[in-house]
Amino acid sequence: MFKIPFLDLPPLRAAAGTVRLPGSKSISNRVLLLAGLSEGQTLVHDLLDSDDTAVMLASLKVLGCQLEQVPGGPLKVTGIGGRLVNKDAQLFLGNAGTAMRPLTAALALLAATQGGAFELAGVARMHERPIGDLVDALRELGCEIACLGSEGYPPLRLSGPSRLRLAEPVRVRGDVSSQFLTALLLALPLVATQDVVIEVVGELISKPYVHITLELLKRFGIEVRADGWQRFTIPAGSRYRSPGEVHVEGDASSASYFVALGAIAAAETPIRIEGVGSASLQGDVRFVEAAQAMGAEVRAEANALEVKRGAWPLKALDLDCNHIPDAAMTLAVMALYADGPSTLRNIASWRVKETDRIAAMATELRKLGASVEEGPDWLRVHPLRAWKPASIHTYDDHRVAMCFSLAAFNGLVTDSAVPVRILEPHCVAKTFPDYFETLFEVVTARPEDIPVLTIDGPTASGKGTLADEVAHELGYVILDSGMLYRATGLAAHRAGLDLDDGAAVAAIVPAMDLHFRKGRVTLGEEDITDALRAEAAGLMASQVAAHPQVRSALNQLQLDFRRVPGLVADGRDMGSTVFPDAPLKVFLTASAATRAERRYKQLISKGISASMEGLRADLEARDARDKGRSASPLKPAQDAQSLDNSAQTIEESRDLVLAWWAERRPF
Ligand SMILES: O=C(O)C1=C[C@@H](OP(=O)(O)O)[C@@H](O)[C@H](O)C1
Ligand SMILES: C=C(OP(=O)(O)O)C(=O)O
Repeated sequence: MFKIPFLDLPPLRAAAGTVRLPGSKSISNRVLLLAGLSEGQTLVHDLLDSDDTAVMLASLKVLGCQLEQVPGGPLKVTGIGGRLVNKDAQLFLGNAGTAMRPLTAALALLAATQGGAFELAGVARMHERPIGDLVDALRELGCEIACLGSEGYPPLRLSGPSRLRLAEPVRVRGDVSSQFLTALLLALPLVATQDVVIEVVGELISKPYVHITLELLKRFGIEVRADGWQRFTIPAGSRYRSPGEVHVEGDASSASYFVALGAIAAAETPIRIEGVGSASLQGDVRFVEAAQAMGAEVRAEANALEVKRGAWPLKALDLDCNHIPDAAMTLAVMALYADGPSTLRNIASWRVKETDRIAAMATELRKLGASVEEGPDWLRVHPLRAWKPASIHTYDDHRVAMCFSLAAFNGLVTDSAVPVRILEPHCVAKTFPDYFETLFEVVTARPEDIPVLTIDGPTASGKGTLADEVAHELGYVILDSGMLYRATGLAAHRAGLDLDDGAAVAAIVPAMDLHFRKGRVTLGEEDITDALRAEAAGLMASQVAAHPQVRSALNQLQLDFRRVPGLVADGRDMGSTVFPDAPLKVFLTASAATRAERRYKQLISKGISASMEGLRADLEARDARDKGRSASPLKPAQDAQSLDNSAQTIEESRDLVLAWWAERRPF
């Protein structure tokens, strides 16, 4: 996950490859609750691991369920069998509607029948999301519920015992959120000593989510009798019976971003999306039909989708989106690439979700330059051809962050492509923590569009640490070119080569099986990270780096690090030779005395004895060799910014470099 203040997406041009979707949020949280209320054990496979499921899991634990993660396998949930173990609890439910609403119903009914007191709270926005219709229905049933803030909104206090009135049908409004009906359907089997009837008041929205609820109840042994979408009967004697094992499908709403990606950018080979397909339980797979109407070519398998661009530009759309409320946000960004205005209708519920999504989409689309009209329950988006670089505010709404990533393909409809900045990208943690990493696996950009920031400087100037810090803040890829030279020196040494024989050393570069992963370097099967850090490897690096043949052999390898979303490259000639077009080149120095002291402390802390004078003499000798070599001598690029960090903390240097970087960005 990118836990950073903003993530800049360079102009993207194409997409191809395969993505595996995370588990469905709606299925995960329903299955967890049903397993938690059942007797005995349920093995849950492919559960979503995200903020929304984390709050459900934490609640179940507090309520006495046993949870055991089989390493690399399913989660074992041992339910409470409908008997309260802990009758007094405070639960924090973040911004998860699928936790807040069903847990409210379940705990209100359990408190009524078994006694207890529960407080349910969430993040500030959760306290603005309505729950009054569900509270009203539960009160009508006889539950005791207090709204601790504003009436009709969380936080709530549920208490009991109290006498339930199950003989009369319970009425619930269905036109603000289908989750109120879902909550009652999931929880009422707890108290179904007689037939319990639910009547829906008003037109039920988001119906396919109620379908998911009914299907999962069936798998847990509850056969609800449905009379259209108006009346539901939970038969007397209903009891949750765990099916033993449940497999969670991939998330169909999360699939929408990749379906859209295929429609926009998979011009050659399709994007393959694994985890949902024609056999899905989730209504949001019908997003595919909307994408097809806009021109996408889709091939559906039972559990996978392959999507390619068909019509281009996309075809404008006018659609009632009530059946796909979450995925429909993706259509609003696709509409920018269409051949006319697109209208999304019947989406009033957008206003009471993670944020007011109609207002948010209109505001952010306009920042890109789009012309947008909005009404109480509709949104019209006009195609955009003159794009502006924009900082997209995400309102702590995962879907705003995810769907606006698709705006980075603007270069496919304009000659003046612009980057897109996504603020607070970590909000995707609600349902898809690795969204951006997954996206970056399947998209490509032109190398010249991918920003590079170079940090060159002499040995022990702290460029590696600074580069790490800056790359981390920007979410960029890192190239530690010194490590490439060290690895080459080490590989050549191990192959028994004479390190002064440039041609021989250069010849092994193409076959070097070198990999950089999560801060570790492997050569073939061996992890050589620690060996590379040793002084000996540094000396070998300096020796092989003096050969022009070796430098040019490593050149392509270094250029290959220029990957989405951007690169921070540190070394000695990153700005001057390898990435001459980098918009920011830093030349980092520190006095020889400072550098010798840093190196000394580093070695001593590792228990390696060293002499300060000796280190300083080595550093000066190495500087002289690096400056004096004929191939790419160590010198600042002409347009480099010099930074002497002798008297600076690492944070000070980092912030200064980030400030220089900010000056060069168009946002
Ligand atoms: O029941 C569910 O799992 C959901 C129902 C929908 O909410 P509404 O019924 O409020 O539209 C949907 O937007 C939400 O993300 C998940
Ligand atoms: C509306 C959403 O979430 P919630 O389950 O919190 O309602 C959503 O995921 O788009």
